[in-house]
Amino acid sequence: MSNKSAVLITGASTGIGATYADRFARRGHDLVLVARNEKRLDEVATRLRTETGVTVDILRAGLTEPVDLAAVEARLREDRRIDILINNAGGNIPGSFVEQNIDDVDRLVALNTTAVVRLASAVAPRFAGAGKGAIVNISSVVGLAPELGMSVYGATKAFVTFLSQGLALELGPKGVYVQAVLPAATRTEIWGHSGVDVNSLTGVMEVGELVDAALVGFDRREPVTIPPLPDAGQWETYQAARHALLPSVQQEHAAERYRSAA
Ligand SMILES: NC(=O)C1=CN([C@@H]2O[C@H](COP(=O)(O)OP(=O)(O)OC[C@H]3O[C@@H](n4cnc5c(N)ncnc54)[C@H](OP(=O)(O)O)[C@@H]3O)[C@@H](O)[C@H]2O)C=CC1
Ligand SMILES: CC(=O)[C@H](N)C(=O)O
Repeated sequence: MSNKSAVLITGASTGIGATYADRFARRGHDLVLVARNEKRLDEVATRLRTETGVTVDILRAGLTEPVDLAAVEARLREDRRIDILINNAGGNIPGSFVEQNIDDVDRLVALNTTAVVRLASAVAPRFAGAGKGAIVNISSVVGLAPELGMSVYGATKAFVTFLSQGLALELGPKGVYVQAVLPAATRTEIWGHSGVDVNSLTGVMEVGELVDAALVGFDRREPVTIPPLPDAGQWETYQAARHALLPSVQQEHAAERYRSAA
């Protein structure tokens, strides 16, 4: 087995994950590709082996299936070649909250949050012990916007962004880089799964451009990368407002505005 750096990418059979696989292969990294569709995984792996010469392993796994998820966790813990985790696999479901089937919601939450945190947990101790490694969590701008009406999906992405910022603070001093990537609408199959014709949308980014921009943020070791956002100052202002709020809420007594029943 080679001792080259390897990247484990979830959701690598298509879309953003398959594009990350292409880019990291062309950077010379070996790959471990994870998804449910083994045929598509094999097609991606075969193409990249041929085109780049890197070693590409595939690991078929449904990340909402505990046994499959545990197998991916074990690979992350045990394969010391893996020094980058791309926590990309994610989904969305159609409909409003009252229309959504709660079992579908449960699976969505499991994929977009539980799997993300469990896979990060599988590598964090090893990365921290080595004083190096990177965890890239694919969130979404939807996690900033309850107004978009995707309450459950957006909540899962708010979780991913918050988790990433927290892990960056915890693991950064130990030499581990954690990046949250927040795409906006990007041309992939997820829209079909969300009940939306992506061709009916405007302002849709091509997936190669999205991933290339996300990798610029990765190379800069940016904690939060928002490829479509032209002015980084808007994100910094948003963070500054959040930071300013925190001291105001550390109070012994309820705020005057809540003291009177009126
Ligand atoms: N496209 C967009 O507009 C945006 C996407 N994102 C996020 O980007 C990430 C990638 O999405 P995108 O590439 O667009 O979507 P796609 O639907 O194109 O790809 C999703 C990938 O995840 C895999 N996957 C889906 N469900 C499971 C599962 N249960 N277990 C294991 N793998 C699974 C799919 O493979 P398979 O079916 O073979 O399992 C596929 O490889 C997601 O986290 C998404 O939320 C964020 C913002 C915008
Ligand atoms: C809404 C979507 O499904 C898309 N993945 C997004 O995050 O914008």
